[in-house]
Amino acid sequence: MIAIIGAGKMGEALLAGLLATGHDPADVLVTEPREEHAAELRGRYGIETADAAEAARRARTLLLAIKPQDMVELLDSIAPHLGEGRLVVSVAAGITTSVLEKHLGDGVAVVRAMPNTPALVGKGMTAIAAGRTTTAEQLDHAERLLSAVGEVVRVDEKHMDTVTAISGSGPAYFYFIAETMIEAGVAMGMPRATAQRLVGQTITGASAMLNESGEHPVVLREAVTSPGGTTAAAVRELERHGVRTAFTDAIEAARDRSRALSEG
Ligand SMILES: NC(=O)C1=CN([C@@H]2O[C@H](COP(=O)(O)OP(=O)(O)OC[C@H]3O[C@@H](n4cnc5c(N)ncnc54)[C@H](O)[C@@H]3O)[C@@H](O)[C@H]2O)C=CC1
Ligand SMILES: O=C(O)[C@@H]1CCC=N1
Repeated sequence: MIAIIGAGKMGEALLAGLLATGHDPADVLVTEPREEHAAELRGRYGIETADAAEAARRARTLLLAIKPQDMVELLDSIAPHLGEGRLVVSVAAGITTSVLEKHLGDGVAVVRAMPNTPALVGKGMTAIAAGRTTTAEQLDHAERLLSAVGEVVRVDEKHMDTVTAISGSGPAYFYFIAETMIEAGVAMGMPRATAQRLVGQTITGASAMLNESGEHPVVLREAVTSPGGTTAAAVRELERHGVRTAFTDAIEAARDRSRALSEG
């Protein structure tokens, strides 16, 4: 049995993704203190809900998807209920494997994971890092579980704050760009639905080119940039407004915030 503790935006994306890829709802237990939301989840997914202590007693694998600020209290509350051989996977930004291990005690294997919300549609990107006592089989198990909702990459834990800043928060950056492009189209008089379709499919197409061609993005951008044309005019404006620096600073700010969350 798998328990998902905290079925907010990320926990529910993982829950929906796991069920959509064949996990039996009877093998998934959810802990969600907002009773109204818990009732919705039971109705929508046919899963059972229980408190965290019960989830810790019954599930062999626990996926923790609560806010980093609430994590230590939760770890201390479930530690006495976890039996031998349990695997605890935390998706919380900034919470290190050593914090997880310190509060869960010996005999509990931990994995720090950083997924993203496209997990909801099976297109997630998750990075994982093992704790001190996690076996290769347990890391494989975590990888298999998260592979159900997208791609998984193993990283050295020292890169996890960067992962958080790039792929964890990353979908928000693309939504920000999408929103801006759609509004620009609407401001030019285009119907909103048409603008949204153009932008959505352009992101899908650009993403497929990046992933499938193996080319550096600069090469792909050059192919779009006709001499003396429209793209050159647009990119000159992006550079003039410092968009490149804004993105670099934004990603550094996310990385620093992830680090700060680990300091409590
Ligand atoms: N939203 C995202 O794109 C991503 C979020 N994360 C991580 O996932 C975690 C959750 O983030 P969100 O889903 O965005 O937040 P959220 O606020 O939507 O979800 C948190 C959920 O935990 C529940 N909760 C609070 N205390 C609890 C407790 N003691 N036991 C069980 N459930 C409890 C809340 O009722 C809520 O449903 C965070 O640690 C975040 O760093 C990681 C990757 C991406
Ligand atoms: O904003 C956050 O803190 C979480 C972690 C990565 C994406 N969402």
